[in-house]
Amino acid sequence: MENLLAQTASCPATTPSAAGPPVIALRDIEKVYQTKTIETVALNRVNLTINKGEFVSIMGPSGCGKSTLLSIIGLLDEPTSGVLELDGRAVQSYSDRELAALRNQKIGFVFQSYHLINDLSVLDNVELPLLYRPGVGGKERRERAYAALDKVGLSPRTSHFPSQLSGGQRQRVAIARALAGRPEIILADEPTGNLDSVMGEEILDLLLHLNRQEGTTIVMVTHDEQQALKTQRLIRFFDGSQVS
Ligand SMILES: Nc1ncnc2c1ncn2[C@@H]1O[C@H](COP(=O)(O)OP(=O)(O)OP(=O)(O)O)[C@@H](O)[C@H]1O
Repeated sequence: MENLLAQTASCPATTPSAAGPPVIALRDIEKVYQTKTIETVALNRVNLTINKGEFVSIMGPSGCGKSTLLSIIGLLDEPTSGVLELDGRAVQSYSDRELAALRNQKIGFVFQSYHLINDLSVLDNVELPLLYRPGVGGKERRERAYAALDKVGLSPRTSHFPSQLSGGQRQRVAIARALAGRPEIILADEPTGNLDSVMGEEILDLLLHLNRQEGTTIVMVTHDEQQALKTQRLIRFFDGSQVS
């Protein structure tokens, strides 16, 4: 298994064109949160298509709907109206069982605060989501976890606990956890937000390699314009709408 980090120096400066078919399409997506006192339009008729193999950044001020967008694409939340299509098929037409499979198998999440379990070793953290994957036995689970940790350069640290790792290493564990599921799409919500600039660069390089070498489609929310400019497409949001 290739270590993606080890290849940083030979990484081409340009990204290939994203010629793949649409893998994510939002059509007139609206999300309204209603509480007792206030109605918030978090997403206001968003239309957006992301092709297979693209690396897209989402930027915009706090509260403009970025995390809501990722939650809807990742099937963690439902839009109030509009249609989300994955692989050209409206998710409303999937059965609950199919949706659960999509959520578990097609999509990997990476969060700003890593979401690791402190009482579990690095290896066990990476294996954990595979426990719920039908057809993946203990041996395959372990092999996939080792392979994913190797990819992110953490093979020597499989028996460490999260508290024994730096922030950048913790985020690499979180990325390995997503990779072990072999997702076609990675949704990353400010993956470098808790990291200093050096570690942030390292994590972005890892995601760039993953996109270029394995063709993983990546949607990344970020507040860092320099990082966003290194991805293939930068989409800006303001007040629940796409502005560019
Ligand atoms: N569960 C909820 N209930 C009510 N309002 C919500 C809920 N989740 C989000 N909102 C509101 O929806 C809007 C969009 O929130 P969202 O978290 O998507 O923004 P964001 O762009 O990701 O912000 P940030 O950059 O600060 O993380 C905000 O006004 C927020 O207060």
